[in-house]
Amino acid sequence: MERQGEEMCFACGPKNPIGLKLEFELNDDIIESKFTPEEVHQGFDGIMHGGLVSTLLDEIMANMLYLQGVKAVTAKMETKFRKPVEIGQELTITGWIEREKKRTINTAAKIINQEGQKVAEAEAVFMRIDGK
Ligand SMILES: CCCCCCCCCC(=O)SCCNC(=O)CCNC(=O)[C@H](O)C(C)(C)COP(=O)(O)OP(=O)(O)OC[C@H]1O[C@@H](n2cnc3c(N)ncnc32)[C@H](O)[C@@H]1OP(=O)(O)O
Repeated sequence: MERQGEEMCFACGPKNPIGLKLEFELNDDIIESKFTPEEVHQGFDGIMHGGLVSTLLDEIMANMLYLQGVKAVTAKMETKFRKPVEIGQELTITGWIEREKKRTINTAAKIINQEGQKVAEAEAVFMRIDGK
């Protein structure tokens, strides 16, 4: 099978037919994306699946580093699910860097719903895989 690399990323790949197709806006050190969950993204009726909520948070932090040319993978991540994420409501996902060490980068992210409520947040440790 022909490999299509980044274009097949489940969260951001434009060619992944079942992907979330996220797009990003990076301004200085803050990254933002918008996503509206549909019925296919639900777990309990009318509520977005928590694993996919975590995916949004993981991806925003990963892409913030990727778009700045940092090669790193998620090594550890903690998600707090603050409120049920309703299907059909546009979400604003934001990510930023908390601190950096030689090998690790601590990041954070949050998701705000249409009513301005924080529905989920995460903290993560990314580890550089570029040998720096
Ligand atoms: C288009 C593309 C756009 C971007 C797409 C992004 C996709 C979304 C982002 C992801 O989800 S990435 C996929 C999920 N993550 C992974 O698959 C990572 C899997 N894990 C690894 O590859 C390795 O475990 C890792 C590179 C993280 C570390 O392996 P190493 O062999 O370099 O670590 P090593 O065992 O030598 O440990 C070095 C230090 O790091 C620490 N460490 C290792 N793994 C850790 C871990 N997981 N969490 C915290 N600390 C960790 C370890 O304790 C040790 O600390 P000390 O030096 O103090 O002893």
